[in-house]
Amino acid sequence: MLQTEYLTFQYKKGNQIFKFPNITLEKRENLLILGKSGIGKTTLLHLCAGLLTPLSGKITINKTDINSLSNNELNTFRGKNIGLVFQKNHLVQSLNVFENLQTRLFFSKKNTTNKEIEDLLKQLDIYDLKNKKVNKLSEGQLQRLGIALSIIHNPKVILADEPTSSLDDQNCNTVIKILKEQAKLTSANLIVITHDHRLKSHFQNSITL
Ligand SMILES: Nc1ncnc2c1ncn2[C@@H]1O[C@H](COP(=O)(O)OP(=O)(O)OP(=O)(O)O)[C@@H](O)[C@H]1O
Repeated sequence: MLQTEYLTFQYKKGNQIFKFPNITLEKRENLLILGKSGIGKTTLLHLCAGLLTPLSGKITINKTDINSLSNNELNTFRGKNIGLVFQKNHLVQSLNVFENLQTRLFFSKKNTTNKEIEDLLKQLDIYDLKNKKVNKLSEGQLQRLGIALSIIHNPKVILADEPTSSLDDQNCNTVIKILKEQAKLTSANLIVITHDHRLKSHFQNSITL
C-alpha cells in the first residue's frame, strides 16, 4: 500500500515549489499519472522512490514513513520494496541478459534462485535471449529486460517513468500488459508516469498533474 499526503518539493537550485495531489493506493491498485512536460511527474516518482526528500508532507509505503528512515535504512528499504522502471536502463554491456539479472540481485541482497530468474525471463518472453550480450538486443527486448531488472526482487511498489514513449503501438501494449501482469502476480502497486495518452485506456485510475 502506498500513500502520499500533502507533498511539496523544491529543488535546491530551483525557485519553483511543487505541490502534489494526495495519492492513496490500496494493495494491488494501479495508477497512471499524466501531465505535460516539466510539470513534475518524474519529481513525484522520485519522491515516492525516496530518491528525493520532500519539503513537507509524508510518503508511506507498507506502513513505513520512508522519510523517517536513515539513508542506510532507506537504501535497504528501496532495494527490497521498490522497483524503478526507466525508459532507458543501466545495463552492464559486457554481460549477457542472465548475468545482468544476477548482478542486480547481488546488489539487492535477495536470495533469488536461477530458476526464478529463468521463470521471469519466460514470462517476459525473453528466455531465448538469456545468453545474449545486452548490446545485441533490440529496443523492445531491452525494454523487457529493463522490466525484468526492475521487478526481479518482487518489489511491493513498481514505479515506471515513461516506459512506453519510445515504443510503437504493439510494443507499448505489450509493455503495459507485462507491467500490469507482474504487479498483479506479486500484489504490488504499479504507478506509471507518462505524457503518452495511449496508456489512458489501460488504467482505471488516473490523475493529471
Ligand atoms: N535537479 C534539478 N534541479 C533543478 N530543477 C530541476 C531538476 N530536475 C528537474 N528540474 C525541473 O523541475 C521541473 C519538473 O521536472 P520533472 O522532470 O519532474 O518534469 P516531468 O513532468 O517529468 O517532465 P518530462 O515529461 O519532460 O520528463 C522541470 O522544470 C525541470 O527543469
